[in-house]
Amino acid sequence: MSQQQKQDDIHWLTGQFYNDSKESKYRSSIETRVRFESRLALILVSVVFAMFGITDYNLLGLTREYYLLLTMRIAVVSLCLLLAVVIGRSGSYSRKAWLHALPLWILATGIILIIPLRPESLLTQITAVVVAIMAFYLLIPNLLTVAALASLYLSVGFLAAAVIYAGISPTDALRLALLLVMANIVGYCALLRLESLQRKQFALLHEERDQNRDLLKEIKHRKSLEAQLRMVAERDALTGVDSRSHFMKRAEALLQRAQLEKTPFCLFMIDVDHFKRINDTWGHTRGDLILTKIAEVCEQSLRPTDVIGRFGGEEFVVGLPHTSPSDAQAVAERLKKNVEALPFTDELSELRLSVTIGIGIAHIEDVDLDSLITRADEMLYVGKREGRNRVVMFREEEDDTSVGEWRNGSDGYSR
Ligand SMILES: Nc1nc2c(ncn2[C@@H]2O[C@H](COP(=O)(O)OP(=O)(O)OP(=O)(O)O)[C@@H](O)[C@H]2O)c(=O)[nH]1
Repeated sequence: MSQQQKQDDIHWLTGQFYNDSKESKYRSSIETRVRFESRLALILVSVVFAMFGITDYNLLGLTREYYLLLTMRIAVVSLCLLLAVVIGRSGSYSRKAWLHALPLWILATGIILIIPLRPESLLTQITAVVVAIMAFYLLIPNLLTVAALASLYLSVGFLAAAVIYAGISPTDALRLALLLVMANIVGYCALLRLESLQRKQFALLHEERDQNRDLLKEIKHRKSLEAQLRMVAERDALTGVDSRSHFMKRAEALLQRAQLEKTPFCLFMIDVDHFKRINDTWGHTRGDLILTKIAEVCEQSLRPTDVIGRFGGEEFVVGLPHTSPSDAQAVAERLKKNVEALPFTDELSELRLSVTIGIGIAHIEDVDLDSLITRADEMLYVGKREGRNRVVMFREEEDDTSVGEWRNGSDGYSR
């Protein structure tokens, strides 16, 4: 049996949860409803009990017994109404079961006291007692144990009063006892069933709530995992710029849009010069730091609409939508200068950093991203061959040969 099932087990005799904390949770959950229903039921019962004063008058007239009965009825009704107010304000099954029991014991005492004052009305009172027992179990909200004890007190007290004051024969006393036992059994079983069913419903509701909470937790966890996975797939772990595959996806979309809208699109291939030497001189850890700084500078030198990715090793790639060749040239020059100006301290203060940038420009519709990258890469290669630390641009519309025109950003060199 699971832990949850054990917690939800219900006592076969009291109809309450075996588990104390579950039971107190259940009682707290019904507290407001119990207060309201108890108040209403007590008002109703008080009105009915008071109305029997009319039959007292019819039977007794204005006799001493009548006044005694009237006083008793007024006392019982006043106490019940007072308790209805108190229970309505601060009644609680969990902490003040005695407060809920009190009206039942007062009513029971009132009903028992009728017999010594009106013994001849025993037959009518038997019906009233059976109705009262049912009301104790089913009308006035109470714990089964509380209702059972009060009903038992009423039954025994009434039987004793009937024997002592109404002088019924032993056979009639036995009949009456059987009737009262029957009424108690029926009331007890009905309330036991009701109590168990309500608690089972409560347990089911809570189980469902717990499952929903676990499900929500699981969804949150999965979403965070998904976000982490996406991050790993989309971001370069060292520099934080786009991974190569993610860059390709974004740049592809931007290029297609540019072709659709017939706007210019440029692409940079940026390569750190002599990076092997940097690694060899300052070590790979500092090499990594330098790559991170370069990525940061690149991002700062670009517009938010540009996309930047790490293409591999010490090579970065940038896609610039809505950028004319002259603007691209200016951006690349600025970026190159910003890298050169990167401030390094301590051991790295000797470091002279530079990058070579190859630019590919797409003006015509059928150029695809791979060809654009190849052309930018070719320009990068030209730049490296020509001495590094420069910007070299490829112009598509002037591409009559396989290489096309290229220019050195520093001296305006063209082929
Ligand atoms: N620290 C570090 N080094 C890397 C990383 N990825 C690649 N490299 C190194 O970058 C260096 C690239 O060297 P090369 O391709 O010979 O180029 P280079 O030395 O920059 O020379 P040029 O590009 O011709 O100017 C290699 O030594 C790689 O080991 C990285 O993530 N971190």
